[in-house]
Amino acid sequence: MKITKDLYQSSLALLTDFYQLTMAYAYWKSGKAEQEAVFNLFFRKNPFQGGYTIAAGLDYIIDYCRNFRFDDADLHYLAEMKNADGQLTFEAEFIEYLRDLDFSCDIDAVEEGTVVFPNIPIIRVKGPLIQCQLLETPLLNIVNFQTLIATKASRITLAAKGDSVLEFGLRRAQGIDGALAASRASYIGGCSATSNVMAGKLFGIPVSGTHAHSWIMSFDSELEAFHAYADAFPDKCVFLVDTYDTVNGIKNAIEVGKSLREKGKEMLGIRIDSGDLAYYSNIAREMLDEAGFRNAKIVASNDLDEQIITSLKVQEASIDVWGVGTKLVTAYDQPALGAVYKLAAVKLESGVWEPKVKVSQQSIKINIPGKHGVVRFIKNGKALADMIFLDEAHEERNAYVIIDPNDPTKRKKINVNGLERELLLKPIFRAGEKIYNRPGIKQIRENAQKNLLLFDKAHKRFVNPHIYPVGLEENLYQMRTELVLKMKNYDNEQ
Ligand SMILES: Nc1ncnc2c1ncn2[C@@H]1O[C@H](COP(=O)(O)OP(=O)(O)OP(=O)(O)O)[C@@H](O)[C@H]1O
Ligand SMILES: O=P(O)(O)OC[C@H]1O[C@H](OP(=O)(O)OP(=O)(O)O)[C@H](O)[C@@H]1O
Ligand SMILES: O=C(O)c1cccnc1
Repeated sequence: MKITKDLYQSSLALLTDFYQLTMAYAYWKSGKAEQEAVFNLFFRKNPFQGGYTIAAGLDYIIDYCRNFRFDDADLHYLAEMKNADGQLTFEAEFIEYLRDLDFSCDIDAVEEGTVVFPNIPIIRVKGPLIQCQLLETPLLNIVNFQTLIATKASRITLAAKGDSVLEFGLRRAQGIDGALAASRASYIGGCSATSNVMAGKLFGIPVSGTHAHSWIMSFDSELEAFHAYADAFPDKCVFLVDTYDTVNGIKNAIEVGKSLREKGKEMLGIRIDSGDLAYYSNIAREMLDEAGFRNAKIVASNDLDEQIITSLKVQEASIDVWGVGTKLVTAYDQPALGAVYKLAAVKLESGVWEPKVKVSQQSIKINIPGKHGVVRFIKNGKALADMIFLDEAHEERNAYVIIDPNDPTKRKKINVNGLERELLLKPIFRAGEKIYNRPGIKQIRENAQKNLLLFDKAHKRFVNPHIYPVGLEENLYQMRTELVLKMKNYDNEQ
């Protein structure tokens, strides 16, 4: 198998949970396959106990949907599949139905790099029930991971307060595809470059790096190793100084930096990868400045994350560039986002959309029924609140009351006079045709940076962040409450 972005452009229809296929078969059998439906993809809690999330993964989803088909090998596999009793799982006629299945859904989605919050539909799929259903697992697989990593990268780069963050995660990432997707999402979230060369080639992300301890260890002395590296890369030297003794390593880097300077070249800096990073970076800064290398950068690495970077900033460590691997690409402290994909409405024969709700003992798990839109209200460059509304029944008003979906006592009145409004869901596919022009990865990263500026720093702090208001428009809230009561058969209960 070719390990490239082409992976998403070949047939991946079987990259799904078996139950999606059994449901697809049963929808077909019961004549419901072509009934129109709407599904929403959303998450219930910001990851990392944070106050915001950065959406990512749409670009992969576009490729997945455009290439959605069962190829001959897939169909052969399904045609031969047997139940425990030895009977074929699927009828031959159903296999032929799958052969002719042509992606024809409408998809609306929040653009990559957009700041999003719990309950907002970040992807809305409308189309034949069978197609919407078959998309559940792959859409979740793609969005859950990339959104999680883009958010982690955003937190880490916010902690670095404008310093460059290099993503070094490939060796510790969750497999090959995990590594590639993580490099992409890390860049969207704010990293400046990746060490992953294939990610650079596939996605157009800047590639960067220093050298490893093995380089030093392969020579008789550290000084010799630094000289040899300087000969190979006179304009790109970042010397790793902690292989034997960090202070001595800094001295050696300075010595080689001086000889480079005699040749009209300048070392870029040093890297420290162990020990007390505040202590050694401050010593390094003093030594470098004293030797006339004020522009030499100090790179730090070693199991960094947003908490350690924040602490090192408080300690006034002299670190200019942060190399972050394991804890970024594995989303170490929260390995999954937990986004879900729920049926929200079906179209009746009469043409009327019927909202659907899943009732749960836990109110946080009750979905928001209906076909929605999301509007973000913005005042003087600051986002005030997001409102989820019933797309079909929406009327423009001068003021709205939005209601927290999990707590009806939490409400906010929004007077729209003087406010900017942004509709967050953008049209991506119409009847299976892509109508969205994909921005390049650099544009997505820039959009994410700009989008973050809309939000108060209170929502971005790591400890007990201030909760950004996301609410249901009153009519939607009312409809949902009535539907839940109806489905619980409340009137009949004694
Ligand atoms: N001044 C500091 N304040 C807070 N955390 C730090 C500081 N200096 C280093 N760390 C972090 O402490 C953790 C462990 O560092 P430690 O000094 O134990 O590693 P090390 O044993 O020197 O490195 P290695 O095991 O890679 O050789 C790392 O996550 C590192 O980023
Ligand atoms: O610490 P991370 O955030 O994952 O960043 C990547 C790490 O990978 C390299 O270490 P290496 O593989 O040589 O292992 P070691 O430094 O832990 O011995 C590098 O020196 C970083 O320490
Ligand atoms: O280039 C580096 O310094 C690097 C790359 C991968 C992992 N650790 C460090």
